[in-house]
Amino acid sequence: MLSALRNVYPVPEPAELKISDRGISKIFRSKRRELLALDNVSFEVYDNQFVSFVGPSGCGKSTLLRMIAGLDEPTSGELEMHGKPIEGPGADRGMVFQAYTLFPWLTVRENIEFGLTLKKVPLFEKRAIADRFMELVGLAKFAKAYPKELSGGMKQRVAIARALASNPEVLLMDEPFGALDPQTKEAMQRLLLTIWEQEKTTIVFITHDIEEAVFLSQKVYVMDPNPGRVRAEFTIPAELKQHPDGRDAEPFMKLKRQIVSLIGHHHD
Ligand SMILES: Nc1ncnc2c1ncn2[C@@H]1O[C@H](COP(=O)(O)OP(=O)(O)OP(=O)(O)O)[C@@H](O)[C@H]1O
Repeated sequence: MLSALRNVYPVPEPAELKISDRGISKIFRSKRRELLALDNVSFEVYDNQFVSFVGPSGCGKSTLLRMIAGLDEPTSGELEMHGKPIEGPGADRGMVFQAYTLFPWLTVRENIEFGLTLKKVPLFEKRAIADRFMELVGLAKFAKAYPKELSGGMKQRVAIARALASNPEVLLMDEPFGALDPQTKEAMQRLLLTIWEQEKTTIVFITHDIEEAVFLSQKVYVMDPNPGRVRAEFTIPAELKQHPDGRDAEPFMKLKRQIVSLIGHHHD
C-alpha cells in the first residue's frame, strides 16, 4: 500500500551521487623510487555538479582525473560511479585535455562525429547531433574546416563538442583552457558555464588557476602535494556568479584569497 502511494506521489530524491570514492591512494613505483602520488583522497561529485580540483604542480590532479576516466587504477581504495567500481574507460565519461587532441586529418564535423561513427550511430542522427553541438559551441560555419585552420580556442570548442556529442554523463576536463590567452580563456569559461546550464552535464575540472575554479565551480577541492592529499573543500555560493561586479566582487576576491593563501603555504 505504502509503495503504491509512493509511486503515485513520488518523493523527490536527493541529488544522485555520481562519482564517489572511499579514500584512494596511488603509488608510482619504479626501480629507483616509490612515489605516493595520492594519499587517501576522498571526494564526491553529484549529478549536475561542477566540481574543480586545484593545487600546485605534482599534487596528483591529473592522476586523479585519469583514474576517474578509467585510464589508470588506484593502488588502494575504490572509485565508484553510481555505486559501481570504475574498471576502465567508458562512453559515460568524456575527456577534454589541455593539449589539443583533435585528429588533424578530419574536419571539424568529422572530429565531432568520430565517437558516433565508432558507435555506428545512423548517418542522419549523427549529422543532427554534430549540427546541434557545432551550433552550441558557435562553430556551425566551420564544419568543413581542418584543425590547422582553427585558433586554440576554436580547437578546444571542437574538443568540447566532440566530448559532448557522445552524450557522456560526466565531462572530465584537465586544464582545458591552460594554453589559451586570457581573453579567449574568459570567453571559453562563459561558454562552458552556458553549456553546463543548458546540457545539465556533470563536470569535473582540473586547473592551476584558482580564479577559474572559483568562477566556474560549485565546489572546489584544494589539494596538497607530497603526498597528494585533499587539504580543503570550498562550496562556492551560486550568488557569486550573479554578482554584478563579477570577479571583482569582494566575496569573490575573498574566497579566491582564502584558497590562494592555503596553496601558498605549499608553493616550492
Ligand atoms: N606514470 C607515472 N609514473 C611515475 N610517476 C608519475 C606518473 N604520473 C604522475 N607521476 C607523478 O605523480 C605525481 C602527481 O602527478 P600529476 O600529474 O597527477 O600531478 P598534477 O597535480 O596534475 O601536476 P600538474 O599540475 O603539473 O599537471 C607527480 O609527482 C608525478 O611526477
